[in-house]
Amino acid sequence: MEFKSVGVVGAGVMGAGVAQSLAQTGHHVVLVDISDDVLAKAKKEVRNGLRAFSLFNKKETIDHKASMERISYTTDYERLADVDFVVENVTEKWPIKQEVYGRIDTICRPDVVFAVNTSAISITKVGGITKRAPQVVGMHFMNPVPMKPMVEVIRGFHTAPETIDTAKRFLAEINKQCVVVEDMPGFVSNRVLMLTINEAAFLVQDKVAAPADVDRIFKTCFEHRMGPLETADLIGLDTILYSIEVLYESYNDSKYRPCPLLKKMVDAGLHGRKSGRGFFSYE
Ligand SMILES: NC(=O)c1ccc[n+]([C@@H]2O[C@H](COP(=O)([O-])OP(=O)(O)OC[C@H]3O[C@@H](n4cnc5c(N)ncnc54)[C@H](O)[C@@H]3O)[C@@H](O)[C@H]2O)c1
Repeated sequence: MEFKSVGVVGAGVMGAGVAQSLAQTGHHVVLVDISDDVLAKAKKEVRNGLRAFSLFNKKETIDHKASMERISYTTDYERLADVDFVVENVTEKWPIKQEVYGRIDTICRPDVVFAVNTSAISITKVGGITKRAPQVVGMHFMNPVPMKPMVEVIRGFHTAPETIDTAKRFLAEINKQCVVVEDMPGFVSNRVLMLTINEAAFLVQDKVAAPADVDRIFKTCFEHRMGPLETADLIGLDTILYSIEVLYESYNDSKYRPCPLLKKMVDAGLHGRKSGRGFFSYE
């Protein structure tokens, strides 16, 4: 195993999933967040996630206890001084990402690669605020991370070919395939998906159809497993809104203007599954 100890920064929906995927494949994880409450919730998510993984993957044997013990939960960034690789999953807000990269760039060993898990933020922009732009690569994981076999890997302007190779070896160690794409905000998946979700929110706002009917059309007509609004609730409506805002600012194109209903729901605390309510209720 090449990556024995991995730093995972941000312990929300994605960070918990990345930490679980690493731990169940034998990696030691330092999971960092700013909030002890979030870390405690992440621990629960990992425990439930391991159960769910075993339920759906009966052929794979996972030692749940050993996997749980491989993750250290901490608010102390200094614990990242010895890790071999970092996956960053903090909130999709540039000032937050900016502050985090400033910290990890000084704490982590100079040889360590930083994988940016973002929905839409430019990898080139992230690389540009570090002293290691050739070692910064986009790694857009899918949600829920342990269940999804595919990752979008994004090559920033200065990302070195060796870093792309490192990213591929890292993903192979956690049993993920990848597609490598060039760096433009939203990459491939979210440039399409975020527009679809935003337009689906406009449909609800304009009272063209109820959320369940919007989703039913995608599921029954196009054989999608989930409709756009269920998908939005799974991702988190706050993350959707921030991603659309990043696309709007990045392209200066009005087609990415965020739907006012989406803004209103986020302001009201309806963040989707993680808050118990979004377009649908999970309580
Ligand atoms: N949710 C998805 O389906 C999805 C899919 C792919 C990529 N992403 C991207 O992954 C990233 C994380 O998304 P998420 O859904 O997990 O968001 P989230 O809101 O669930 O979690 C973000 C976490 O970052 C933490 N955080 C904030 N500031 C921090 C700091 N300075 N140091 C450490 N932790 C800090 C927060 O406390 C929170 O726990 C975002 O960039 C998002 O766009 C999300």
